[in-house]
Amino acid sequence: EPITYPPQTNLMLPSDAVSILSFKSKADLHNKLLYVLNERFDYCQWRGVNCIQGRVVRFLLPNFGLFGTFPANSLSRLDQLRVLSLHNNSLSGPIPDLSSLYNLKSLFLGRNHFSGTFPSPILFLHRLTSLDLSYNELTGPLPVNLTTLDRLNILRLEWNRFNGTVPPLNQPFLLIFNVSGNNLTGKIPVTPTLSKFNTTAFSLNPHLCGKIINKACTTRAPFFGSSSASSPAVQSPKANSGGIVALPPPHLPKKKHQRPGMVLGFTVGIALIIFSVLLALAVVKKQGGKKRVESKETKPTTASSEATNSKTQVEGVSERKSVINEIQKLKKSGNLVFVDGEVEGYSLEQLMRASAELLGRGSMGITYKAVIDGQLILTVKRLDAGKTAVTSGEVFEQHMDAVGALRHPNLVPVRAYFQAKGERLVIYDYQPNGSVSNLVHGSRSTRAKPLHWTSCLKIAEDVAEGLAYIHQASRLFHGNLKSSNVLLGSDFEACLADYSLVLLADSSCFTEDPDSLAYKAPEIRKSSRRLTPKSDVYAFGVFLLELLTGKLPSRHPVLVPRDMLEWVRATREDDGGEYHWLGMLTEVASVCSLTSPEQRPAMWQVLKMIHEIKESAMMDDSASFGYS
Ligand SMILES: Nc1ncnc2c1ncn2[C@@H]1O[C@H](COP(=O)(O)OP(=O)(O)OP(=O)(O)O)[C@@H](O)[C@H]1O
Repeated sequence: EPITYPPQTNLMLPSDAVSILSFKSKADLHNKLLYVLNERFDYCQWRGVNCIQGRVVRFLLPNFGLFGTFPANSLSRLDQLRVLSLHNNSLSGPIPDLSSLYNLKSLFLGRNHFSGTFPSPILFLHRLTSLDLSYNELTGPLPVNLTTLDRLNILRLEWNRFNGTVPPLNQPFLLIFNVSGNNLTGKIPVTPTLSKFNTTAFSLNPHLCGKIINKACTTRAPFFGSSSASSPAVQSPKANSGGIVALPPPHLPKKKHQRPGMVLGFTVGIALIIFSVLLALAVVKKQGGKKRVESKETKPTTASSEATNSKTQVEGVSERKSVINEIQKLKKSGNLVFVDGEVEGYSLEQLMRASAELLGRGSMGITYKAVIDGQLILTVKRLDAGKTAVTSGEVFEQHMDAVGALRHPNLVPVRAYFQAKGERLVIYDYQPNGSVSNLVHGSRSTRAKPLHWTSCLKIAEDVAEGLAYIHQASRLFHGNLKSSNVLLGSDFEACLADYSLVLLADSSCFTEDPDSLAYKAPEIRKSSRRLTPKSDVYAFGVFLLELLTGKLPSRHPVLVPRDMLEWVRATREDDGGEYHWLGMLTEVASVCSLTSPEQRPAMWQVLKMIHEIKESAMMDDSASFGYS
């Protein structure tokens, strides 16, 4: 006979199973959880339950339609529990004492009907990194000793009925924080931690005031009520500028990227011409530890042989002519430089004989795919001479040496570079599976469907890994993160291309399309000279929203973070099981795209948040990882 809920008092049952069944007996009055125990350890297979060595470490029941109360002493014996999520159910009554769950790291109780005061026993859970009590009916003050939870990354208390003052929070790693939509009063303490957040984190608390929200605190005579009451809300435009900044409508001319299949016919030979000329120019000469190949001038050979009457071919011919003209200007002393530590896997002659195909034109120049001896495939980026003219030859060389020294599984490696008067080439590995832009937006004729959220998470993690590496391993940054610069490698891993190239260019020469512009942080819209790692973080936020919604960045609306999730959901056909995870990923995107660079997290912190989401998600039955 299977033992089913409600549990019989059975001393032979493992205590974790008893805990869960006793939770279910009060919290699942509509019997949504079909928990049956045939064998002793069956409970580890129950939906939402994850065990290590027979002990429950994760109990994840977001969006399960649970209706009832959270009974006291039900889950309190799950002392190995790391993550508890009851997010977005219909649980009511008080939150019980959970202080015995001393291993708990993440507690998600948001979007229920919990009432009563702040559950103070939580303050004993000193390992807690994420606490979400938002959208409940909790009342009373926030405990001052919330500060003792010093590992908190996420603290969400918005849309309850908390009153009293904001505690002087000082957790160094607090990245997501929100107390909006309560009834908090008085001056917000100006701690370094709280100063990182903008007005949206505190909004809709009519009696809050202070420097952080640009609202003066006025002292009133005591008989008028609370001494912490404040003057009417007068906020500076800056104070209202949290979240994504308004973007121009998409009416500017769009940069055209020609797709490989379309250009194959007329572009084979363009890069061949470059290389053929360079081959004739080249005389191999090694300098120091680097392999430098000197070139000398010769005439192009194959340029005129392919001319035909078709329009595309006419375009191809005129392009070839300009290529030839420019190449003829090359100085005889041009050098091909293999970046430090790079083993020469092919000879210059082989490279010069490579067949080539146009991949596209970007803001910095033209990109070709080159195939050496029908085997080795490389990507050659020919930089626009005018745009990089601001960078001297010496600076170009130093910069490319630094960029070429970066090596990471999520970066497309630079193998070599070349410069001679008026001509600069950068040689990368070729990435065979297209870009994330292709993956998300597909061909223009088909309506884009957003990726499965687990694919978004995987790509976001890869990109965050690559960016965090650049920021930590060097004093460089990407400067031009966008979905066409995130390429898919042979295992569909996401790899960053074009990193740190934009720093070589005169940004005033760029005529950027609305989508490229939308990735730019507000502080760098006018000048790329002010690029910082935080502008990469901003672009990452926009990129993450693009992944989640399948919408081009120029189409992202201006929203306060609170409304962002609703917009993200509206763009997707919600399968019901992804709400919780979408919410967490949208939070990351929101915090990255804050207007003020100081308020944005550093890339390593973003990566940490993504790892935590992944860690929780891996344990959730409903999450299957892979591309959809
Ligand atoms: N190493 C590579 N492997 C495969 N495809 C690549 C590689 N580098 C670039 N591409 C593809 O070539 C095309 C042109 O790239 P390019 O970098 O010139 O322009 P972009 O990325 O659209 O704009 P920007 O110059 O502003 O970065 C893009 O579709 C890009 O995805």
